[in-house]
Amino acid sequence: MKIIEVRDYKEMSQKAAEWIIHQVRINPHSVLGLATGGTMLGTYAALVEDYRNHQTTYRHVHTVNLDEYIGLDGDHPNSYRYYMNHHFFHFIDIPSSQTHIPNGLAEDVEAECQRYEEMIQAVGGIDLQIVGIGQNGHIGFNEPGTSFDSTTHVVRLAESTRKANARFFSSIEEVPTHAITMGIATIMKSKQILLLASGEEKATILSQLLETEVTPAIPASILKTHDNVTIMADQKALALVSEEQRKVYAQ
Ligand SMILES: N[C@@H]1[C@@H](O)[C@H](O)[C@@H](COP(=O)(O)O)O[C@@H]1O
Repeated sequence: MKIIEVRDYKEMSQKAAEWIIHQVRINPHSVLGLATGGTMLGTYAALVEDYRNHQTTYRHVHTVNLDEYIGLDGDHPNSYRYYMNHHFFHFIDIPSSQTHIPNGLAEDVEAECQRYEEMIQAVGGIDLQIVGIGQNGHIGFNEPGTSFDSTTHVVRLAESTRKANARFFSSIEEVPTHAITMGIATIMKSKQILLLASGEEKATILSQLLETEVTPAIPASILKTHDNVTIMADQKALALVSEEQRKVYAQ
């Protein structure tokens, strides 16, 4: 695991976008694993800007998103399908049939999880997975305690996660209680993983992540066992990481 320290949110977003553009240019048929949340907004804005200026094509790319709330349809402004369409997909040339997000309205959610897992392998597996990190160490919606062997599955969201995400809804009651998420084993199969973190609200979890042994109590800690993971984080997010730890993870 390597750490790249950047100044601030803007620089993180720009550099993360460059990383994705590079991936798409070296392999126009890339499978990109994508994430949502506040962390990713600047990255998508930078990708849209690049598309306007340089027409980087996504015609042959497949995207697979980490997760989706159960009970929200794609037209609901808080669904992750809506988020992806309105921040990214609608502004680039990717065919919508190549943008994959779990169906939060599926009648049989277990079958939907299995379909999603099989689809990821059928499109060739994830070349580059972008992940954010929850303040409790979750990746995707894999909350603390999730098995490292988990594949795509239904989760009950931790109250702390619902609270953290309530800022996007008009009240916490409206935040869904369940979601479908890629599992930890699904994420770990990606060839390359880029974890983005920005701001002081991520400082505690980042220092815990770097200090801790690999433990299900901090789901993101499993990333330490993957051979191609980079954390790109800004100064505020890295503020509590010791000099010693920075040296361990220096590139
Ligand atoms: N399911 C998402 C995660 O994929 C995201 O990475 C994380 C951090 O969100 P934010 O970037 O808004 O801090 O929490 C959400 O609950």
